[in-house]
This record gives sequence, C-alpha cells and structure tokens, in this order.
Amino acid sequence: MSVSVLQLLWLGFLAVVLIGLSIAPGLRRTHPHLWWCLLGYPAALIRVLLTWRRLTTNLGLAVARRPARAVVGGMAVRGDPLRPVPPRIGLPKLRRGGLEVTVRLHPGQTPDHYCETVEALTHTWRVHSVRLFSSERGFVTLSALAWDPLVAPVLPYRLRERPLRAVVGLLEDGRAWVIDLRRAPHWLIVGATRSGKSTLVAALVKELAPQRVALFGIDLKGGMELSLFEDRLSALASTRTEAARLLADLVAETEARMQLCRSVGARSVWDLPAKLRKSPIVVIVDEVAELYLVATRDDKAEVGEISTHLLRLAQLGAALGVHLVIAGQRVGSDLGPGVTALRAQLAGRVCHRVSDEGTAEMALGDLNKDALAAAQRITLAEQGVAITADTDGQWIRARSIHITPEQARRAARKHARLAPSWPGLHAADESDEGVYV
Ligand SMILES: Nc1ncnc2c1ncn2[C@@H]1O[C@H](COP(=O)(O)OP(=O)(O)OP(=O)(O)O)[C@@H](O)[C@H]1O
Repeated sequence: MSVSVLQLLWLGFLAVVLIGLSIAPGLRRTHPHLWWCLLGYPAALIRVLLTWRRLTTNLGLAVARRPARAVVGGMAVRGDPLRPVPPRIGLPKLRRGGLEVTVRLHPGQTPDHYCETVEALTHTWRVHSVRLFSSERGFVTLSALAWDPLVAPVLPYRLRERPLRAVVGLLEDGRAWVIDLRRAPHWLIVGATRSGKSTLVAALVKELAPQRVALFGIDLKGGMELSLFEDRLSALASTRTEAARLLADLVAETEARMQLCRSVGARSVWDLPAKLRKSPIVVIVDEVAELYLVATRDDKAEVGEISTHLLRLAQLGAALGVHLVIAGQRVGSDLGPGVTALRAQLAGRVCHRVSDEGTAEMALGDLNKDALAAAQRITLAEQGVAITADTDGQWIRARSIHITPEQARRAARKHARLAPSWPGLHAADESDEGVYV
C-alpha cells in the first residue's frame, strides 16, 4: 500500500499537534514565555478571532447598519437587528506574556463602553487580565496578559540607567516598575510587618548605589534595617536626637542650594552650570511613626522640630535635588497634623498589605478609592505586592524584586567609594564611576 504525499503531510501535522499537546503543560511551567510564543499565543489568537463577533454581540458592542426602528405597514416597530456588525479589530499582536489588539470604535462609542466588558473578555479569552487604553481617538487597545507576572517577577530587560531612576520590580501589566525621583521627587512606602517594605527599600538602594547620589538614612529601630547599607550612606541617624540634627543640617544644605541657584539665576539645581552642580540627596526614613512618637514634654519639642524639617525638605527639596523616601508600618493621621501635611508633599505612593485602614487611607485615600480597595485585598501570602501610584494619579499593582539583605549589603559595599562625605558632600572619589546627573 503506497502512502501519498498528502497523507504524509497529514501524519506529520498530527504528530506536531500531539507533541505540542504533550509538552505544553511542562513547557508552560518551566519556560512560560517560550510556551506563550509557541503555543499559548497562537491558541489565544484563534480564540480572539473566532469569538469576536459573538462576544461583541452579547456585550452590546456590535451595532446594526440599519436603525433598530422601522416602519412596517404604518407602524413604527423596534427590534433586535438580525446581523449586527462587530467593531473592526486588527490582528492581535504578540506581546511579552500577552497580546494586544486594537479595536476601531463604532460611531457613538467611547472607551467607557469597553471598560465595563473587560471581565467578560478575560473569561472568553481565558487570560489572566485584560486592560484597556486609548492612545488614538476612535480606537481602543485591549491588552491581555496570559498569567499574573507578579507571581514570580523577573525583570525582562535592563532599562537604560538614568540618574535618580531605579527599576525596583515589575508592574501588573508586565512593564518594569520604576521609581523615578525626577518624576515624583518624594515617596511614601507603607506596609504591615513582613509585607515587603524593607525589600523594596533594599531594591531601591541597590539601584541608586552605583549612581552619583548622596544617600542618608534615618532608622529609629536602632539602625537595624538601614545599617545594611551603611557603607554607601553618607550618614545614618539611629536615635531621634541624631535624626533632628541630621535633618536640620539637610535643611541648611537645601537653603544653601537655594541661595546658589538664586545667585546664578537658575530655577533648580538641574539648571546649574556643570561645575556648580551638587550631588542629589536621597533621605531614607525607616519607620516614620517613631519620629512622631511623643512620651514626654521634651519629646514634643523634638518631634515638632523634626516635623518642620521634614516638611521643609519636602516642600523645597524637589527643585534642589533633595528627595525623601519615607517608609512605615503605621502612618495614620493620629500621628499628628505634621504627617498629613507631609503626605500631601509625597507624590509617589506605595501601599503594601496594611493592617489598619488608616494607613491605607493615608497612602492612597486622597488619590483613588479603587486603589484603596485594591490595597486592602492584598493577602498575607503576597509579600512584596503593592499598589503604587505617582504623579499622574494612576495606580497599578506591582511586586518588588526579591533582594536579600546580603545582596543589598554587597551592593552598598561595592559602591561605598561613591558615598560623598558629609558635611559638605564632597565626592569621595573623582573617578568617572557612577551615573552623573
Ligand atoms: N518582592 C518579594 N518577593 C518575594 N518575597 C518577598 C518580597 N518582598 C518581601 N518578601 C518576603 O517577605 C519577607 C518580609 O519582607 P520585608 O522584611 O521586606 O518586610 P517588612 O515589611 O520590611 O517587614 P518589617 O516591617 O517587619 O521589617 C522577606 O523576608 C521575604 O521573604
């Protein structure tokens, strides 16, 4: 019996399909991105194209060419069109761990019509999530993610190093999570114990360590957390008195920078001529509530002083290259009016799992109620997961890279020579090492 070429092709095709089906689960577990390119994306593409008409009809997004009303024998009748036309879509594009499809809106439709349908799209396409954005009038882009990238965040690529910018993790939409101090000069990071605050701070310090930045630490838990990076810090305050002194000095430095800018007619340190330019300063405060605790009358005076200094640094610092990163477990309005006033200046926000509503409210309540609800849904098992928002008020789920204390300590030690000496902030070494502003 002779086998025709057609039969051979058919057998070959069958073999490829069977091999594909048998290796798919293992490949998905071990090499999810490869699985997505080879098998997941083609299957999802076929599913999107095959279900589009039925999906949009069921969701009311397909419209009839003719009006739904007609005159029949002198009567106006209204009914469902027989064959509504679905909105036109382009070919779904392959994206890292997902796909993207652009939809042309029917006349009269707005992106809001699609916002309500993302849940249905997620189920029909059998993907982890669907997000929607509109970058061009008359079109919306539906961006689907095949799985939750926050389960095991791996940075897909390295971004170009830019001063005061740190890649600290992954966003839910698959992009890198960047803390950019030029964009949002001051940050508030909150989270209950074991929620991942210190890991995030470690990731931030590890990224800032190779840059020409002066790092300062205030850690009233006896320096337990920030002493890891001591080699790279220009100063570390571990008592409240030391913190008050350090903050007073930093305010004096900020005022000196202001004078300097005024004398040469610059509007910010970034506009200063290169030879006058100063190292940016990043002040990291761990467990901010400790700074505001009042037990005795003497404490009250010191807390008032610290509160004023922090507020001044936050108000003046943005244009003068002085940045605050304030972290804490409990940051509620009960700590005093100074904290609420400070919060207003901290445009960058990160809220991990929190144990009290007041702290989540302090971090996100003034931005978006949805963000607040999303933060309250973070579970105990989701260590490192947080809701983050910066200057544009948009919020998103994110997860920091898991940096161990040892990795952070090693990075600090490696770049210790870049720590400018304080006071005076003289560069510790004059080599070309590090990223310049
Ligand atoms: N991004 C992450 N991915 C995976 N695990 C993480 C992540 N961040 C933190 N963890 C885990 O959570 C543990 C606690 O994290 P971390 O010490 O950063 O919490 P914390 O909020 O600073 O706690 P505390 O306030 O008690 O110091 C870490 O030991 C680590 O095992």
